[in-house]
Amino acid sequence: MIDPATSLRPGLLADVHLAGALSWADVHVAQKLGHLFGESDQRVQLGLALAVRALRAGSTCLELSHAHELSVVTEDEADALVPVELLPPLELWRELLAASPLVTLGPDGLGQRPLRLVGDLLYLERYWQEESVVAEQLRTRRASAPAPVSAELLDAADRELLSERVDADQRLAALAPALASVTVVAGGPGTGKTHTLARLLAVLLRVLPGPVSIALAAPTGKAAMRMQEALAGETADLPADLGAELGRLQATTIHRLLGWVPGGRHRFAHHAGNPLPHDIVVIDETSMVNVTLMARLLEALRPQARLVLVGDPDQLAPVEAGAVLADIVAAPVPDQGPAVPVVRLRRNHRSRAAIATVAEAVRVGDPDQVVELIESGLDGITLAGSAAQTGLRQTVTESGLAMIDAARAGRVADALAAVDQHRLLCAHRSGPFGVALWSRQVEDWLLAAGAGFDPFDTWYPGRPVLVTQNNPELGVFNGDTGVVVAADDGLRVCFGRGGQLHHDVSPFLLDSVQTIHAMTVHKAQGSQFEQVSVILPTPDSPLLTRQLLYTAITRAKSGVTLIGSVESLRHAVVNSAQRASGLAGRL
Ligand SMILES: Nc1ncnc2c1ncn2[C@@H]1O[C@H](COP(=O)(O)OP(=O)(O)OP(=O)(O)O)[C@@H](O)[C@H]1O
Repeated sequence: MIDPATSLRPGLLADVHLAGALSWADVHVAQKLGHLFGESDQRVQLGLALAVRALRAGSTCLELSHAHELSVVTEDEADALVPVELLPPLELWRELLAASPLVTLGPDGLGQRPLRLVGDLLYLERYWQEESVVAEQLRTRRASAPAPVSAELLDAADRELLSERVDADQRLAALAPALASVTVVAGGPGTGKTHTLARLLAVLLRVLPGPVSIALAAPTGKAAMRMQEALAGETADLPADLGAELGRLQATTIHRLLGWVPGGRHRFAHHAGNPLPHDIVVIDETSMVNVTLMARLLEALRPQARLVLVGDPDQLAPVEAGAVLADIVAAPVPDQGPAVPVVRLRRNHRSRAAIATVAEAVRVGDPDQVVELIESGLDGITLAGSAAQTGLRQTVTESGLAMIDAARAGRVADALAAVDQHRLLCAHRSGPFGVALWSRQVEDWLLAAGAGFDPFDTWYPGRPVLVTQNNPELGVFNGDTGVVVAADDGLRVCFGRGGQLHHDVSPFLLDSVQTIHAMTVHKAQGSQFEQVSVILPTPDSPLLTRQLLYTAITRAKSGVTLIGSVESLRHAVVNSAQRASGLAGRL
């Protein structure tokens, strides 16, 4: 017998599935829940299927009026858009959804149904609840000022700690958390977020009655490790007592901070009933935190705790649903009460000025300015129609050969320096603009230049690798890059920090690695290189977005070569990756 809940019956869902815009799993969930809740109208089931699909696109809800624009873009490819002619007329669709037993209508009440319709936004109930927690927590926290601090102490800390090597935005950011329960410090790479964080914490240590307990956390193990090291590196010009205290802090993942409990009623040991003990909680790389994890974090803070969210809202958003940091930054000023203080650090203290200027024009979405700046012949950033018109072959051959020579001779520091000298970045993994093809191309160029390695040999000196899985016991994390180097006792994979060897591992213990003659922009997020070359796909690629271009350009310290057409460049600047969420409007 055919199960009516799970077979793909002819009709609207089947048509949208066949158009390539719904996966079988989306359809299956919609049919199954439709059956359970007594909703047989496929137009309503389509809303449910598209809300499930929206989650995969990183949106916490489906915007009904934009349903035809919703595309699921992964690191690799994008699936088809819903053909407009298959969507029900908007007003009718809303009416059908509002009257459906699958749907709770409006923002109030505890939903017992799988969907909730609030204005134009259709949520899966669970994500409505998560977003509600985040919105309520942030509203409550921003309205409740923390215990007052002494104005004299704050003034003294300002003079002692913020009078040198601190720009005006950084000073504002460093003082804000003394007066607010939640503060956002937003800025692109090199704008001094960590530099400011060290001073911000130093100010708090001076003005709060001690002892003060501080938690540092980040969404991934790699980001936590970076945060701890970068913060320790920023303490040198602080007074010795503060430098020592900050240097002792350990960063951890948000999951570990909250105390992951497999299978328990609460997924985490810390929650509203058993809050975190800390006075100050700092989250780095907040742009990578999804709405569910943010909800758990906010619930687990003591009411008196100060929360500092640090990150770059313009980078690529988390893989899972929600772009909480971008939503907080985009939130309108509330009618009543204070807003969450958002301090944006604008001056890039690390990259060459030209790169920082173009990145800023990309960030604000001005294609004319981006093209004009690049065509004016700025030092450090160029656009070329094809790889042949650039020095790409020469650059990758020179840096690849330098890396192989150093690796064969066991010169670890030189090999590590060569790894971070230049990186070829692609939007796609496969296809003509993808990592697979370009990585092969680089290997061919290296072999033609006499590099003399066997491309079928997995481990050879000078092979640059990317770790794709966390392995804390070995001290390696998803996203770490290293290079294979010949040592007295065989090959070692060496990982550096700041150009120095940090640790090395036997290649035979690492089973999840990729060769990175080329890598995706997604994977490069969080890393910086001296020079980058970026393969821009054609304008019809859904991966070509402002966030991707911004992330790619800001990986470079001293040189960026964009390879693609002016049309691709313009398209990227204009095409902002939108995620549907009601959070900004609810803050
Ligand atoms: N006001 C300043 N004066 C002088 N140097 C500064 C200033 N602000 C930051 N720097 C330096 O600029 C560099 C980049 O700063 P920092 O690492 O804090 O940036 P970031 O925003 O955390 O970067 P990323 O996001 O890439 O980690 C550091 O070497 C830092 O010491």
